[in-house]
Amino acid sequence: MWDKQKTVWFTKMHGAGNDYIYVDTSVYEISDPSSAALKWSSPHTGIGSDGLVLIEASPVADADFAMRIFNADGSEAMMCGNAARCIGKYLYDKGITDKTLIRLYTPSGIKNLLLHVTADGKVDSVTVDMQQPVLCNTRQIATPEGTMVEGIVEVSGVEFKGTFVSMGNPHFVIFTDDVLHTDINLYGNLLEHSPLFPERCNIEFSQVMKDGTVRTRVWERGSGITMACGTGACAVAVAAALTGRCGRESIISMDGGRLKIAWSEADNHVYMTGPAEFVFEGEIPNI
Ligand SMILES: N[C@H](CCC[C@H](N)C(=O)O)C(=O)O
Repeated sequence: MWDKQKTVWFTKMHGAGNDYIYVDTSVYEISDPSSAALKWSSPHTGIGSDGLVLIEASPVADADFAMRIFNADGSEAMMCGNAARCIGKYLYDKGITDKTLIRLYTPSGIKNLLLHVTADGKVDSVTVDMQQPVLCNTRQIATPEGTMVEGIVEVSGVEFKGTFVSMGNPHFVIFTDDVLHTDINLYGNLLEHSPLFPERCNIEFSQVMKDGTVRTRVWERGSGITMACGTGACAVAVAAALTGRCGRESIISMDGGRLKIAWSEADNHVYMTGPAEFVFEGEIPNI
């Protein structure tokens, strides 16, 4: 009989290509999730992922479940939009809940997940209330209208003008005319570690395309280039609206897929809608 604490049953899922290892901690105890994320995220000596997500019992009565997210470098983040959608699918498709409106406790507050279920009883997409964006002055410069919504960050002698938006985790959104030829490996890494971002930062490089979609590539704090970032897509949509590049609803087109974002005028909340997919399940020695 296997000692279930010596091995861990995990589920690999992705949201628009942003892939994580999911573990239900009501069944499996992960004593050191930071080290587990670091070890298991490796594509060569581990499972391979953008990080580790723990699905937990909620510590408060006002929520149904809880999540924690650890980046591939082992650092813990405050929120993960793509993982929130995947957790909704995980809980419903596995029969752990029959709710189609789930309240998910996260380190950055409780988020409502609205599950979209197909005729065959499976979740194909989820809308997450990502709550309100938080803007912060980072060496802001005045825009023509006088509103202070963009700032300059310099790295290696190159200045990047962008908008800082927190969705519970920090993002710096840079609009460019040629996003597909921007050296994200170089500048994403340098910007993540700029002294202007004391907690480091997720960096998005975006370009508004002729069809109105916002083509975006992401350098994630603690994980590097990812195929998509849910909180990042929300930050891009807010920055695009604030700087007059888009309206309050936009499609953010990322390497791994598209996310639909709506920034409500009524409640100032940001709503993100997108896919969630199972990839595979397996067992790995606990650490
Ligand atoms: N991929 C996640 C964001 C992870 C953020 C993490 N890299 C951080 O340190 O904030 C998402 O879909 O929102």
